[in-house]
Amino acid sequence: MVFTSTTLVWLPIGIVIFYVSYQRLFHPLAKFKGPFLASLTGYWRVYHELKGDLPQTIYHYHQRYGQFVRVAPNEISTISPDFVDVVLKGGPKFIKSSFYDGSGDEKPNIFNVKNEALHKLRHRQMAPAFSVVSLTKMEYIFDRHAFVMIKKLDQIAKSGRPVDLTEIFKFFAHDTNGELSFSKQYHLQEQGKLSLWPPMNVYIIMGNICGYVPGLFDPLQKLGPFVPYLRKFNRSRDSLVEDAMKNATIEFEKRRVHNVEATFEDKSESRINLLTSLVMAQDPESGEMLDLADIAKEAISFVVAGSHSTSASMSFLFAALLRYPEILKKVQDEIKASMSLQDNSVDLDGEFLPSWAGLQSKLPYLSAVLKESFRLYPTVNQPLARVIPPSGVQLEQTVFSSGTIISASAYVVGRNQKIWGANATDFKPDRWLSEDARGKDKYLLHFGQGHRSCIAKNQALITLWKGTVAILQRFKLSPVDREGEQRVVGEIQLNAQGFAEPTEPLLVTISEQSRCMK
Ligand code: HEM
Repeated sequence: MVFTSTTLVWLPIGIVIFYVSYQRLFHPLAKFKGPFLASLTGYWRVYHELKGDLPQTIYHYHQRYGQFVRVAPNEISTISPDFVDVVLKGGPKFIKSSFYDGSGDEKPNIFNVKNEALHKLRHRQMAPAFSVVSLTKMEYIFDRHAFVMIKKLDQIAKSGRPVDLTEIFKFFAHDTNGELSFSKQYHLQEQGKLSLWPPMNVYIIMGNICGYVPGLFDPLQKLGPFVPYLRKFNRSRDSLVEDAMKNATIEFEKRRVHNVEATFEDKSESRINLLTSLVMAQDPESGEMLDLADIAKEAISFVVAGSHSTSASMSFLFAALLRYPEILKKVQDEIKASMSLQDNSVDLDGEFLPSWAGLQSKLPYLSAVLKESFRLYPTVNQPLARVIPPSGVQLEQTVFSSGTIISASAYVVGRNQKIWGANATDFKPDRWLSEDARGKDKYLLHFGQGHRSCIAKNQALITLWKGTVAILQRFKLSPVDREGEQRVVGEIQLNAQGFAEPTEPLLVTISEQSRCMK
């Protein structure tokens, strides 16, 4: 067939007109409002991902259009409480959407696997390692790194120079999570160089972009060697894969091939950690174990999912404490009034660190502050996206048919006035101490909800709580600007590229205070 030049001009124009008309007028989701470009292409979200304002933008559209906003040709974002009750807590019939294929993994891990039977098996194999009982036995790892952080802050306090707390938390969280997941000592805290921090967020950003535009992963891989950003991503991935394979092989040989028993009591470096737990993980029903490739793959997902998310959560918490000095004072007073030496039973080289047992219940006000920080400044704002099953589903008064993707972001749900009241956007920890808060925990989506929620929530909380209390027990923090002058901290803004973190560094000077302890 020969195309005339007129056909060559009009054919693409015709296809575009047809596509736009279909998406805007005839698509089953055409009746839902949202940004025009989002109804046509996933690149709308890619643009906002790279700009770092996707959750804020989606929130803005929810304020304008209400409960449901079309954020992609086949996806509706919602702030409806029903989403939590019906979809996230609705069990395996709501499978994860194609967004989770963004990492391009041939073999999925527990986080991105869509096959619910395989997820169930992995969860049964791995959940025991993340139980409080098991993590408490690994408490020495959390303590070791909290201890190094305290010593480092001691030195900084003596020097009088300002420090950016976001960096301190990055090193602390990655040293802790890296040892737990990879059996590896990263020593980032001692070396104190941000350049040594593995660029895990690049991993998340790439996963998001390829999740928003299905099918983009392979072409981007081909461009990899020519685009600096993609080269950085490939380097980051390769070094994580290398570390994971190396350490998983050592652990595998030791525990499975040579049957070296892992004990919690062992005082050597080979004591039990998450990697050991993965090697030993067994389905309680069938006895099935993970193979070496699976172990390495899961360990990588722990590092990618765990280090930046934990440090950024800690940064947001401290950003809020510094922004509201009266809340910071109340937290430090609570620690002083409630914590005794016995509660700080971990003694490392004369330094007492808070032990995990009962820590949250001893400090209800700090618990409330942390929840409020999770609510307004969640670090994981990726769409919790699920596919509507063949039976369809009703949310509020609206029926969604099979195959539609429905999603929510923690940031947007955390600001829904229908759930949190007229002062939803105000930082008010006291709301968690009132009767009104009863039953509202489930609408906090920073760790997700339901059977696909964060398997390592306890691990993240132990890191966060221990680090936070150890710092607040010892130091007085004063926010300063880049010149070292005292300053008042302004509104907290999120940079939501990949996992969100505060846009501003958390510069403070620190001085020692008498130990906040009874
Ligand atoms: C404060 C820190 C953390 C936050 C805010 C966080 C947040 C989340 C969220 C929101 C999900 C659900 C995602 C979804 O439904 O799409 C999730 C799942 C997951 N997280 Fe975390 N996470 C944190 C720390 C960690 C750590 C430390 C690890 C590993 C060591 C980890 C490993 C995982 C895994 C494996 C899943 C998938 C669970 C499943 O599907 O069964 N996370 N996390």
